[in-house]
Amino acid sequence: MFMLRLQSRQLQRSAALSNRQLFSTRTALFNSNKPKNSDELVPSEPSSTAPLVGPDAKGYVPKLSYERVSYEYPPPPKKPKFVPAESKPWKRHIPALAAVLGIAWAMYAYKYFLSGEKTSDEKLLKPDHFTPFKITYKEDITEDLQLIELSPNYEQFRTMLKSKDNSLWNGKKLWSVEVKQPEIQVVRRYTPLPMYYMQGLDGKALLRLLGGKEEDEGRMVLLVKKYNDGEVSRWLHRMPVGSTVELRGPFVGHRFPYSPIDKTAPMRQTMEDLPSRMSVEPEGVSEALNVPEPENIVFFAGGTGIAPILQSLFSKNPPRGHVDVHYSVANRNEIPFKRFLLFLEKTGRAKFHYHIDNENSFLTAKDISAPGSMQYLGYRNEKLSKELEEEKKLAQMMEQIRKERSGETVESSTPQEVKHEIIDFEATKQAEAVSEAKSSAPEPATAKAPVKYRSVLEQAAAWAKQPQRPASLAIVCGPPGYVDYVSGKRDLSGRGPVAGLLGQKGWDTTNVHRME
Ligand SMILES: Cc1cc2nc3c(=O)[nH]c(=O)nc-3n(C[C@H](O)[C@H](O)[C@H](O)COP(=O)(O)OP(=O)(O)OC[C@H]3O[C@@H](n4cnc5c(N)ncnc54)[C@H](O)[C@@H]3O)c2cc1C
Repeated sequence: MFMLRLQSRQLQRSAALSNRQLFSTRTALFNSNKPKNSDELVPSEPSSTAPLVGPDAKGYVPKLSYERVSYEYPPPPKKPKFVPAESKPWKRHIPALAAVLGIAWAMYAYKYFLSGEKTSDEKLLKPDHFTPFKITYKEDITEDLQLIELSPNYEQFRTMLKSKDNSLWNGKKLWSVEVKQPEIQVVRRYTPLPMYYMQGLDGKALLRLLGGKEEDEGRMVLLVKKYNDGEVSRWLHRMPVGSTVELRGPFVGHRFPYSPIDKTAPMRQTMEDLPSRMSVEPEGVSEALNVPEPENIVFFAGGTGIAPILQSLFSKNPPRGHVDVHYSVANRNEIPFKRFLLFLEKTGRAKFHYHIDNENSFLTAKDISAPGSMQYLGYRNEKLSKELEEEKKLAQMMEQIRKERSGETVESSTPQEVKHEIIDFEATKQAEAVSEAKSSAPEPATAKAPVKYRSVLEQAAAWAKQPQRPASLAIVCGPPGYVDYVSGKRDLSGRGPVAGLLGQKGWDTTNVHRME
């Protein structure tokens, strides 16, 4: 009890002491702002505590919000999000894609480097694109007739040689090129010949046949007749050696019909510059191989119209059958390539019949024989098939009109049905011929007749004495008037019934081909 009273008295005493201390601190604070004497300057600005204790002092008013200044460290940079590999599924196809690309590359490389198949850039000529050639030689045959040698540039020549089968020349088709006249932007067709010029021993230029030597490939010769009002022929005649001429092609004007002998027998030897370079030809090949004889051909040429048949006779794979050429010219000076025409005759490749206007030896009906029958009917002759189709359609239309007029019920087949019938007819003919050829065709094409002659000249002389089968194909080529005279006017499609000299002798659209 006594202890409790003592503690309370001590507490009262310490409370009184702290009140007195607080009062003296306050008084000291108030007094510290007062000047110590009257001479002392009083600071003009109010003291920091004055507004707190002055008469106008406002109480503490807490702000509703305040900005807290923080000195914390910024957060660490964000880590890239982890993406598992499986989330890009296309990546899984990369190996397969690489394999496909690898195979494609291997196929291209094989085609380009090993198989020797031509890409379009390796071809010397393109039908849709003009290729520049240089005029490397010119020879005047007459004032109006010129031979023009054209040569490809070095790059063209090199790319062409990359391909195994670099030759344009194939005797089974007759083709031409388009020459551009750049000043007036017009084109005209000309028939290239597989020939070139070389320097002879006497220093003079010597015309030769392309003999398969690589360095001569790509060269060609044009036989160009100048017409006084002709745009392109006059331009070609005045272009000097060294100038550039642009060509495109080849454009095939005629394809000789397929014959089984072309498949089974070795290719016929190409014509050479000198008959002594040619070897005796095997005889009796068709009988030995048991295939139909090759077709014999008769060719009618007026002026420069001689070029297509010469192209074929001078090319690789020339026609195998006997070739008769009826050649009409204004006078003897206009006959080009006389030496070569003589070689063709001497080697039995062709027989020339000249018809010279100023010697009054015109071509007449008595120079022409009736057509012989085709040796092989199964060939794919698009022209024949088209003509048959048109004839049959016409016959059906006539029949339909006749029935309509006479009041009969009309049962006509649709054009498609007509077409099918014709195709079937053609297919049957082909199938028959193919099976016939197959059943009789021997295994290898090694037929060789015993050699009876010492030279090709001796052999050709013997052939000339033998009677020939009449020709089963006629080709006409020359100026429009000449073509009309020999074979009748062509219609707008370039066909039309065969008339003229050939028509008189029984030739028709199935065995006559007319070229411009
Ligand atoms: C597939 C084919 C191959 C050809 N091959 C050759 C060839 O190897 N060599 C060759 O010289 N020509 C050839 N020609 C003809 C040649 O294409 C031109 O028609 C000929 O050179 C005339 O052309 P141009 O521009 O000089 O005359 P254009 O300006 O076409 O004609 C002007 C005038 O020339 C005369 N003329 C034109 N052409 C003949 C003609 N054929 N016969 C008679 N008068 C004519 C006419 O009076 C005509 O009005 C071929 C034609 C074709 C369709």
